[in-house]
Amino acid sequence: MRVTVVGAGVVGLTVAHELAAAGHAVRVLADADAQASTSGAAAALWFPHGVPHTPQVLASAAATYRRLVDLARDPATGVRVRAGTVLSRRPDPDRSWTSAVPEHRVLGPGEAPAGASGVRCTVPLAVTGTYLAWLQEQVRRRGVALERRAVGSLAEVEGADAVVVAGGVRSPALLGDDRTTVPVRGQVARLANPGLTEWVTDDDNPDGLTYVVPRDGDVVCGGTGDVGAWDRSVDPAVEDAVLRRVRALVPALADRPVLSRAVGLRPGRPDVRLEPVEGHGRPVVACYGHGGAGFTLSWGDAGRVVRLLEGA
Ligand SMILES: Cc1cc2nc3c(=O)[nH]c(=O)nc-3n(C[C@H](O)[C@H](O)[C@H](O)COP(=O)(O)OP(=O)(O)OC[C@H]3O[C@@H](n4cnc5c(N)ncnc54)[C@H](O)[C@@H]3O)c2cc1C
Repeated sequence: MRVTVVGAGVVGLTVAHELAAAGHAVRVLADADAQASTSGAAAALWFPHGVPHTPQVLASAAATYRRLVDLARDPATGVRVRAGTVLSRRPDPDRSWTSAVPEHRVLGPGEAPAGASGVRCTVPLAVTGTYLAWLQEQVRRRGVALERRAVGSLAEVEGADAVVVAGGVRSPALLGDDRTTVPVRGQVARLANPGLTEWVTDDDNPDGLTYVVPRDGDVVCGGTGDVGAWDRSVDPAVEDAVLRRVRALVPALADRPVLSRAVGLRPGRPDVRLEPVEGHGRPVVACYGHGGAGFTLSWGDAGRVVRLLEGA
């Protein structure tokens, strides 16, 4: 099949990779590359954040976990496997995600901050600059054409037997049948790494969403999750608050300078949309709405897209 993928974020590129690997002739259309999209702003830690933990999501997360761990064997991919801690402040935390993680253990008394419980586990993460560039190169090597262009409507997409819509938060504008997708704005500051390797997430921190994800030379510090906010400019007051929270959680970050900053719009949705969409005159598959888990679900969902199209 000649398949056009709209979107060159982590989802679109991974879908293009798997379609090309399955022998299809693939083209990607996008008006921004991965690094300039939401994907470039991500902490890119494996964790199904901001999506319901349905059996399908957990299966995709597990498949992606395995693929990323495999990729981490080559450091040039930008994928690292690191230990860290998922903190929770709820009396009955959802730990269904641990089914996908071979190495994990619940923290004992006194191991978590006061008022929190936690799970220590080992998961993959992607150094986004390196990983997204690597992924783009792999896609090119498989013969995929990457074209920089805005797509105003699916009718404009010529020369394709099938289309995959992987446009993140802007996907509904192309499909016209979804009023449930909203931006969930996330702002991060990347601090010079004082030598940390362990990550920590504290989603229910009473002062606000807090996470610390050390990569190679820097540490991604977040975060925010502002539902309905489209503004992609960095807010200095938000950054100050984020830095206060992460420094309280990880004192080693106290005097580390900010190396860079980013804002991304997570594609928020009640559930990931991965399904055929009728009414466009040819097979169209929607693959978006990955919330805070686009990296976490990418390989598993890309495999599903291939199976859906081949069954169409
Ligand atoms: C601060 C932050 C932290 C995060 N941390 C994590 C994490 O730790 N782990 C994790 O798994 N996920 C994380 N995420 C979520 C993750 O970044 C997203 O789920 C993911 O990037 C979505 O990828 P995508 O490819 O669907 O969309 P995007 O990256 O937004 O890419 C969309 C693509 O579609 C193109 N496009 C859209 N509409 C059109 C059009 N009409 N014409 C042409 N091109 C179009 C854009 O140009 C772009 O190429 C985080 C997000 C943020 C903001």
